[in-house]
Amino acid sequence: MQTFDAIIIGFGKAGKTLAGELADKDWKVALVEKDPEMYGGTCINIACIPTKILVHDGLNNIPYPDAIERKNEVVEKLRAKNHKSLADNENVQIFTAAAKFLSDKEVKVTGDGLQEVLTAEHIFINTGATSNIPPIKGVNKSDKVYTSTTLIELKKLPKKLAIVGAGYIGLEYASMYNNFGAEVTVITPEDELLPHEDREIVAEIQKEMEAQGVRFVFGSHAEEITEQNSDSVTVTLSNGDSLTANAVLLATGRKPNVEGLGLENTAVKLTDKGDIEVNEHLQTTAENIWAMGDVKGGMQFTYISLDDSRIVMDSLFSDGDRSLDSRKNIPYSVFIDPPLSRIGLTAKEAEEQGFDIMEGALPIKAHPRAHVINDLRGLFKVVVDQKTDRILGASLFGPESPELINLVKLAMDLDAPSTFLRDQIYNHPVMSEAFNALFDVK
Ligand SMILES: Cc1cc2nc3c(=O)[nH]c(=O)nc-3n(C[C@H](O)[C@H](O)[C@H](O)COP(=O)(O)OP(=O)(O)OC[C@H]3O[C@@H](n4cnc5c(N)ncnc54)[C@H](O)[C@@H]3O)c2cc1C
Ligand SMILES: NC(=O)c1ccc[n+]([C@@H]2O[C@H](COP(=O)([O-])OP(=O)(O)OC[C@H]3O[C@@H](n4cnc5c(N)ncnc54)[C@H](O)[C@@H]3O)[C@@H](O)[C@H]2O)c1
Repeated sequence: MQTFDAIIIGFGKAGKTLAGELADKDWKVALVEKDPEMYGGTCINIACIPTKILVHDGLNNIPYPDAIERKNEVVEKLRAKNHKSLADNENVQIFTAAAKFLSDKEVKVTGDGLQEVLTAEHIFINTGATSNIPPIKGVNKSDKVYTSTTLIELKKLPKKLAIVGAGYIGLEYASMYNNFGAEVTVITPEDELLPHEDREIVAEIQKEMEAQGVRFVFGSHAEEITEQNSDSVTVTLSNGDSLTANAVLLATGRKPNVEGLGLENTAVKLTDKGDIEVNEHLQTTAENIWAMGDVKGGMQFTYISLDDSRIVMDSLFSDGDRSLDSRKNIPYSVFIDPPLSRIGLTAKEAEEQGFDIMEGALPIKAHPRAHVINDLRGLFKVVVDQKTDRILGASLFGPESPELINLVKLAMDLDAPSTFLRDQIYNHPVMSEAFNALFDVK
């Protein structure tokens, strides 16, 4: 049995960051990753980075096979760089092996010819999440059914793509494959897109995606997938219709990676949803075990996982002021074309919470920068508290919004009045100067 100061299970954003930081404090760290193709975690290997490369290349008219090749090259480079940065650290030992708890302080690691028990006073779970496969008849019988991970391994563009689910992954992949020239149909059980977003913004998104050729089937489940021939499948829908496609993408949410982790041998409990239960400092129900990133539920973003590692560092080495309770104003972007970026409350949510609100709205075509970049699509909206003039939220559907939203976050974190962004001197002609007009709220 090998003894470490810390065992980290999973080479994700939080795990690798924490490994480096604990090593800097002279802790002896074991970092356990079950898949050598996953050094660096989900984001760089199969999620954020590869998908955003494909979004970028699709928008720049790069043929699909070339974009896939470039994506593979970048991913391999990043994976090797991530591995090297910790493998070269004398305080970190990487185990390429699956981890399974034997008790609160013992973890068995099993890999290529390796079987060993490790022990540590501190153990951190960062095992991420994996695609949820809904119980659609025939789903496991066809090799033309893909997840977000396996679809982007395809070297040839599927001519017709059916996507089940219209969440983040459904919409981003619809936009991305449509840009490469695939005929895309999105099937969703809901009656409308993005039910939690501002309705006017969603209407713009739907109008724009449909104008680009994406087809939506609302209020319907995929009930059965049947192989037609070596190249196509039929998807039978609950509304009685059916459609044929060369590939089906399941974009129906992600579930925490806890299977086979041996949590039954520990005091770690799961929530009703199956996530690892944590307190505001990310400590599980076992005193010496923490959970970080997607596996603990809540918002699933790389920057949340990174911030989880900060919370853990703060609770181990500082006053523990940084916690889930102190985390606020989390922005997010959906990388459709143009992108949607969001923070805080929509007008409806603000009113439901009892705020008297003022709103600002700016169609992108009213803004000089839009004419410079020859992209007039989109709508920006903001919500402000009438009583305090504080910014309650922003929905920015338009070019460059993933950068702009962080400016709004900064103002919200500083508790600045909306006039701060309205009356700011911005350079010209750039997208952020849209805030001069957008924050002229009524
Ligand atoms: C298609 C897609 C696109 C996305 N795009 C974005 C985006 O643009 N921006 C954004 O912020 N977020 C995005 N996300 C979300 C983001 O990728 C995740 O929130 C983030 O990667 C989660 O990281 P993590 O730290 O939880 O762990 P992960 O990076 O998931 O790492 C977990 C690691 O643990 C390993 N592991 C699992 N079980 C074991 C075990 N028993 N033993 C050893 N190792 C194990 C896994 O192999 C994996 O490498 C996207 C997600 C998907 C699926
Ligand atoms: N830009 C980004 O930051 C980004 C991009 C992609 C993914 N992600 C992360 O990955 C997570 C997972 O994304 P996702 O899109 O899979 O999940 P999601 O929860 O966003 O959406 C899942 C969708 O699938 C639908 N659905 C569920 N079961 C279904 C079924 N049986 N048939 C048809 N539809 C069904 C749901 O109604 C929902 O609309 C997101 O929560 C997000 O945090 C982030």
